[in-house]
Amino acid sequence: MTLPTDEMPLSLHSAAQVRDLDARLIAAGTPGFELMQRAAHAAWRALRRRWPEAGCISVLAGRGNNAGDGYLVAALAQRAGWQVRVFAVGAADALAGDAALARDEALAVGVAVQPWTECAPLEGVVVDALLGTGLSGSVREPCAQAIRLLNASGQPVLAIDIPSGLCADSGRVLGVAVRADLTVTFIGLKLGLFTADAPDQVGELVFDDLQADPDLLATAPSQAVRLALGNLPRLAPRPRTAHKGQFGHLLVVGGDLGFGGAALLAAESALRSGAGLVSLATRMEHIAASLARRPEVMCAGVASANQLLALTEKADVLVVGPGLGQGAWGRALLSAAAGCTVPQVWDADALNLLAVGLAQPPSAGVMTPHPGEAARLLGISTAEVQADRPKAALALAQRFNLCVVLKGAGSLVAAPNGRLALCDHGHPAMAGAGLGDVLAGLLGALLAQGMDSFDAACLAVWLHASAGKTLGALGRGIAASDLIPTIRQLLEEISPCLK
Ligand SMILES: NC(=O)C1=CN([C@@H]2O[C@H](COP(=O)(O)OP(=O)(O)OC[C@H]3O[C@@H](n4cnc5c(N)ncnc54)[C@H](O)[C@@H]3O)[C@@H](O)[C@H]2O)[C@@H](O)CC1
Ligand SMILES: [K+]
Repeated sequence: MTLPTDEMPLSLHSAAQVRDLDARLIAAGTPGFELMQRAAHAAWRALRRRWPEAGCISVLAGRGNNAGDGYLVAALAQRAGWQVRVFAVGAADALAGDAALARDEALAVGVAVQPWTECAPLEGVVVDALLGTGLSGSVREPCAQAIRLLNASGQPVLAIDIPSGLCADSGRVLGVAVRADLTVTFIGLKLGLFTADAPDQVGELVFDDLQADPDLLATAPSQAVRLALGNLPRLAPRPRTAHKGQFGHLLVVGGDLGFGGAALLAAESALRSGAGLVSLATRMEHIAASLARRPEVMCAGVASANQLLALTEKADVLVVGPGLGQGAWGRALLSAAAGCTVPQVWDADALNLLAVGLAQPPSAGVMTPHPGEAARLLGISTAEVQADRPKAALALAQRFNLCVVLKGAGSLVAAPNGRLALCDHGHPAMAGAGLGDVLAGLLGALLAQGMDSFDAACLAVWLHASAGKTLGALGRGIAASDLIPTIRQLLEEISPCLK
């Protein structure tokens, strides 16, 4: 059954887990070649739906079962009267097992199969059947050159199972990868289809379960869960007798000279996401402007750790870091905050100071690094973080014993116990200043209303990304504060204040 995006499974698997699932389906009685035929039918359906008038396909086939799927798509297109050519990349005589059977079927119905050369004419829709979940290491020649020429060709591309060259586990391009317009993926969603480089490679994503036994799919081990309306944590409705003391007192700590807006954005976001009381501990110089913008926020000028500690005594949740800076003022406040036992959200310079050992991590809560901050915290490069985002997020969660939101396309939420969630919403228009401050405030507000760290992080990331997606549709230039009313609206839609 081919499923639309919002009904796709919520489990995300590694390549090894999907291979294991294939093996279990075969062991349960469905021959591998039958699965390959179902995969080809699903790909062919998706191809005709997207390009009904194309009338012509070129298949780039590798040497494994991914190529087998491609040969069977070629056979289906040939039977439908389309113009079809298969280019075999690498030694075609290396095909074995089901893939060789698939090639024989294509030849039997008259498909033209020829060795790939750099002059091979790519016409019509190009079907990428070079590499699937069997990819290991950086793409080697001649596949790499075929991929480069395909990407330069400007032809529409359907990728079978996963764009060739994309790592199914991490979403990283391994040297070079196909940029697909449509990817049809089978049996289990691979985590690597959603994070790191994947959003620029996958195009439209279609899932087909190859008619696998739903119980088998439901019980298959997975790597992570995809956040969607169906599994989002929710806030409970409020009793009609509610009072502000029931929804937490949140204190934002940040806003050094020149960065006052960051802390104010976090405070405003927390206020609009339902925190009972919101306080702001910032530079005295920012108080007048902050009060003018948001009289609902209790603004206090703090000059020392002791002044901050007096405020933290009344707080149920801290949001530490927006605009904090890395100077003496920020360091003093961070050290004071670190010793507080209430749940905390640490962002921005709180994380940079933690990375250089100038603070101890809080005892509970969530940290929200972007890849650069995550790299500093782990003592590795940003490229290494992006090379395996799930691993980096889990490593941070374990090292600091906190929940972690690793930001960037395909944001991940990791818990110290190994739980991992992924948000596949968002929009490139979200790449701008202040959006992280809004996320930190929102997250703090959900903690203040009683959610646990992992649930609050999951819901906050989903709301933030979904609001960004909505506003991004209007174009570039999202101001971070634009996001706040949309987040409020979305939160009400999924967790109404009244029953
Ligand atoms: N029964 C099954 O296992 C099914 C598998 N299916 C398809 O089979 C695919 C997996 O098939 P395979 O496990 O045979 O693997 P693939 O077809 O993904 O790739 C294996 C081939 O790629 C080559 N290769 C590996 N790393 C390379 C690199 N870095 N550079 C260049 N070449 C490289 C290997 O030498 C081998 O020839 C799935 O992605 C899916 O498309 C589907 O047909 C559904 C059923
Ligand atoms: K492929």
